[in-house]
Amino acid sequence: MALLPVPDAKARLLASARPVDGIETLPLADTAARVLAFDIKAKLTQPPFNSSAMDGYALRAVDAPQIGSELTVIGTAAAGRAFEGPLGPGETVRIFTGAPVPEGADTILIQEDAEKIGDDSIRTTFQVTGGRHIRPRGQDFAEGETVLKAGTLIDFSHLTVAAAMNHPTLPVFRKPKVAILATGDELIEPGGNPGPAQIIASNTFGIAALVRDNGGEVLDLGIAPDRQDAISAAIKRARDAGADILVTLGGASVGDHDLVQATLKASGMELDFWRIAMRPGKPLMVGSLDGMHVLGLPGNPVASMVTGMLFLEPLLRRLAHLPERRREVDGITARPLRPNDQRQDYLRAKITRDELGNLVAEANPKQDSSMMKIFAHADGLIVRAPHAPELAAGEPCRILLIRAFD
Ligand SMILES: Nc1nc2c(c(=O)[nH]1)N[C@H]1C(S)=C(S)[C@@H](COP(=O)(O)OP(=O)(O)OC[C@H]3O[C@@H](n4cnc5c(N)ncnc54)[C@H](O)[C@@H]3O)O[C@H]1N2
Ligand code: MOO
Repeated sequence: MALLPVPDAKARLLASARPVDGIETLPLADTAARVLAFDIKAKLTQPPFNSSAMDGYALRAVDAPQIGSELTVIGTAAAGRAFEGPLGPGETVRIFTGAPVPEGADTILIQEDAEKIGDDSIRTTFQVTGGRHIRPRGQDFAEGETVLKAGTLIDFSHLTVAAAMNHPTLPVFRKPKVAILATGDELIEPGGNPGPAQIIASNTFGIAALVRDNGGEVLDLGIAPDRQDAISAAIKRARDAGADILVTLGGASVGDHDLVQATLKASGMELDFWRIAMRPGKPLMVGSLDGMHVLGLPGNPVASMVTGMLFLEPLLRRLAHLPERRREVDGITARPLRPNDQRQDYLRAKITRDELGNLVAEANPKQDSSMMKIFAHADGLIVRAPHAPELAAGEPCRILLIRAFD
């Protein structure tokens, strides 16, 4: 079977991806980083009254036609405590920021521009103009106005306005559920004592973090040994739990112990494609099982993480109603690079910024897909297209960022 080019594989994967339609109503404080399911209208008007934007004096502009006008202070208005009653000619009310502007007043004189004369009078020391420092009722939003649109990825700014609109809860799309199954007789959980031929199952942790970072909920199915009955029991658990995506780790290649694909097929999976023209990540497998997406990621940890970024992330984001994350940027290579073969290559690289602002990527000389330390120390991956020609140091290249770089 010919290896599928990366863009074709991604297009096929996303063609079958439908955003989830389940909705849950959550307390406002729990909705950060969730996607709003409906338009949200204001339940009240803000501000609910004409309010003062400054500490000072509320008055009628006609009563202070020039600097030196004198007014009688007849009361106080503070935030949460209105002044009851109208303001008559020659009168003023001591007012504080956020307080309702008393009836009859049409401007605020800030206290720095007023001089106290006696206990209950002031003199203006600045020219008063009408309408100053008054926030009109409804200037922010009006009752019934749609302020937040369905599909908004809720952040701190949306939470603030939603609270101000008097919404104690918000309707959000449910998180897609991603079941993760590690496979392999050699694997044990971190914290255990590995036997002579054993290693720690590390991939689940990186993939689970990637899932959570992209709006998904994790169902950790643990480790299944290389036995069909154990793998099929785990597949059943994923289906029973209503997983939207099943991610298997390892056992994706062609060895005698690579049972994952055969077991999935025996459980009813329809294989969409298998084996991609990429390095690392060649054995990636994609299928579906009763509407559950199945992604078989290769066992080598770096291959797992790279295919996770390239395939699991966009699939999950599509299901979660999130926009695709753009990880690719332009940069230049710090080292000369060999001509490439038919597999799109993703070279682990350290990134720096040169004095012109270019991102400079220095590929690690070691690119073995089992080397987690090098991946963890890398900032990005230099993307080498199939059959890309040799590149000299300083020439442009594409970089896939592992994390935000500034
Ligand atoms: N004859 C061939 N052999 C291999 C091919 C091939 O095309 N022909 N492909 C190679 C490539 S490329 C990769 S990548 C690996 C991946 O194969 P599998 O997905 O079947 O992975 P395993 O054999 O199960 O494991 C590979 C490696 O990774 C370790 N591993 C597995 N799971 C985990 C985990 N959860 N956490 C940490 N490490 C894990 C495992 O112990 C192996 O060392 O196949 C090549 N072979
Ligand atoms: O995916 Mo394998 O890691 O290409 O070496």
